[in-house]
Amino acid sequence: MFSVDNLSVSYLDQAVLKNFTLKMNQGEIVALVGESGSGKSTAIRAMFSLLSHEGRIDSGSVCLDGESLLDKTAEQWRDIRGKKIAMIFQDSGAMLNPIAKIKGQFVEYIRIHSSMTKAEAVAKAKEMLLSTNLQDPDRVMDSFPFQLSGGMRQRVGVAMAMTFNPKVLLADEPTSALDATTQKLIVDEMMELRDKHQMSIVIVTHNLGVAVHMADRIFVMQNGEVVEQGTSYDIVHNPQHPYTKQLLDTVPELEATDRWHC
Ligand SMILES: Nc1ncnc2c1ncn2[C@@H]1O[C@H](COP(=O)(O)OP(=O)(O)OP(=O)(O)O)[C@@H](O)[C@H]1O
Repeated sequence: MFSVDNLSVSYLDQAVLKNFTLKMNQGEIVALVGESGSGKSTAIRAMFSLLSHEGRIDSGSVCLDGESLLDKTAEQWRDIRGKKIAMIFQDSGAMLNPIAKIKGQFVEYIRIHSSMTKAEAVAKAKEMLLSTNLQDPDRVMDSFPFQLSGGMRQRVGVAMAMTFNPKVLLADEPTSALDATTQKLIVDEMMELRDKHQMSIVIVTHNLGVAVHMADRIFVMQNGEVVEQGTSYDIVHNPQHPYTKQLLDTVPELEATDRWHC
């Protein structure tokens, strides 16, 4: 269904992503881990056609259900984003308009992407906020972003991204700005949503514990290349590449390995 084939990207003629290939199954979670600057964000931004203007795709393809995405126009992408592929950023708060209440922003987002009436869009927004365990959706809707905690803003970002039940969710360090408890809540919510809707998720994370806990497969990246990939179990228990071993050494107690305990 979702596949990336030999994708190469450069910024200002410097190659930063080399022959990135990923074939996702429906309902699968893949985590991209690796050192800072290894090309993780570049990979998912290229999948979402959201590279900065210095960035250029040199070769490769990105396909969803057999349809090539790289040759879509900006207008065609407006139909694809949110509906077929959605993205969650490190700080969803930064993506929100600071001087508009959540209600206005969420309703506008829904109406741009659908033919819902205003009342239907308000109901949908509330339903989505509730689905990310935001207990008091009316209060959230009536708040400006700065009146919400970082975790609440991130949930608003997750709720918006999930509104149209996209087939693919791209998440760029969605929990790294959050405290450990809120990180866990967001991770659990993403996994719940995956279970409920069978969406495929590509998550970029610095946190190997989060990757192991969430992902079916882990891709380890270094210098723009995938140096190792495998099931989370194999990456933890049978790492092959020296860099993977080095990464694992930095996390001596991978608490998430209890995933395999009975
Ligand atoms: N807009 C840009 N212009 C020029 N170079 C860029 C730009 N964005 C990223 N790069 C470079 O591309 C390389 C890959 O960056 P990228 O953000 O994809 O790495 P990353 O693995 O996500 O890093 P991090 O974990 O720190 O977020 C880096 O060398 C970075 O400096």
